[in-house]
Amino acid sequence: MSAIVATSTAAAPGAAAQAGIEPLLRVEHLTMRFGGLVAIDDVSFEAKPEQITAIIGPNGAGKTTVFNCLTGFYKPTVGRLTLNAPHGRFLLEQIDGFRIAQRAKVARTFQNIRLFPGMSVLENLIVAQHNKLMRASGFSVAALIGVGGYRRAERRAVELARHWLEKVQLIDRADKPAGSLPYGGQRRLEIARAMCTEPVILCLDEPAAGLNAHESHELNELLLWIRAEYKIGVLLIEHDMSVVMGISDHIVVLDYGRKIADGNPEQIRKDPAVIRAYLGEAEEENLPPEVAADLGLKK
Ligand SMILES: Nc1ncnc2c1ncn2[C@@H]1O[C@H](COP(=O)(O)OP(=O)(O)OP(=O)(O)O)[C@@H](O)[C@H]1O
Repeated sequence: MSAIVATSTAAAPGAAAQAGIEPLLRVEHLTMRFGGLVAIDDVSFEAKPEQITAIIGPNGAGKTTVFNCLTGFYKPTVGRLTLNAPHGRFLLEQIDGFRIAQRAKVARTFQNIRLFPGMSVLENLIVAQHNKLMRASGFSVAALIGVGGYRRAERRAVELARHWLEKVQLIDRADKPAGSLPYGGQRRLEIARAMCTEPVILCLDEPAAGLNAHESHELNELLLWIRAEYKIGVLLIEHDMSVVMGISDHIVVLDYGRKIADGNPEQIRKDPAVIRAYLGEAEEENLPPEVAADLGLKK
């Protein structure tokens, strides 16, 4: 990923520059109930454009449920989810779930990798551009007979896919089945697939899960580079504190479905409620060492 390193260090716009800027995403009073279970309880937060906003919290805190509400997998029980995209303002909770990716340009990856394992690496990125290609075909047989507009759209789709395969260092594996990639490669391919939809906000659900330290470092570089180069917002759910503390501009902490803290990494590190949430009733010794170190509890 060394090609990425050279351009990855550009900082996000500073706090002063960001002050007064309309948030890219505004979540207001989000509540999600499953029968008697309140998975998300009146959560509000904002994500600024060109920033990496992490959503962290212990297992079952409600992080993935927030993503599922934002991306249309769940219809929130209560709440307003406003996306102020360059191409318009969208109330996500009012859009049919299956239209959110295309209309509002919200892209996501999944905690459990969801690629098409039997399709080639390149084909996985072409499929991600299906909507664009269908529009170019005029929803007709144009795709079958390969008329001009469709041909051009198809060429552009392949170019974009190859561009992203180079960025995530998978271009040499373009023709191999996606399922044959090592785990880290599949994670990078998922990010490339999301980016092929040209999102305004990229939601990543535990992208570092299962990665070794070197791969996590490369992931950090990739995400910083995406933020700097494409000027999109990134929402990140992650348990790996080296990733969260290393690249986040802003962190929202959930516990039992409620927001317990909201601030920059320095503020979150010192927040007693966050430390308590991770410690629970247990002793400090029970905290995973990397979490303790990042929260400043242990050297
Ligand atoms: N479809 C569903 N039906 C019933 N309960 C659900 C559903 N989805 C999530 N939950 C519950 O909502 C709560 C929050 O789950 P969620 O997956 O959002 O947590 P999380 O913070 O992402 O956890 P983890 O870090 O373990 O992935 C959990 O108690 C979970 O069991």
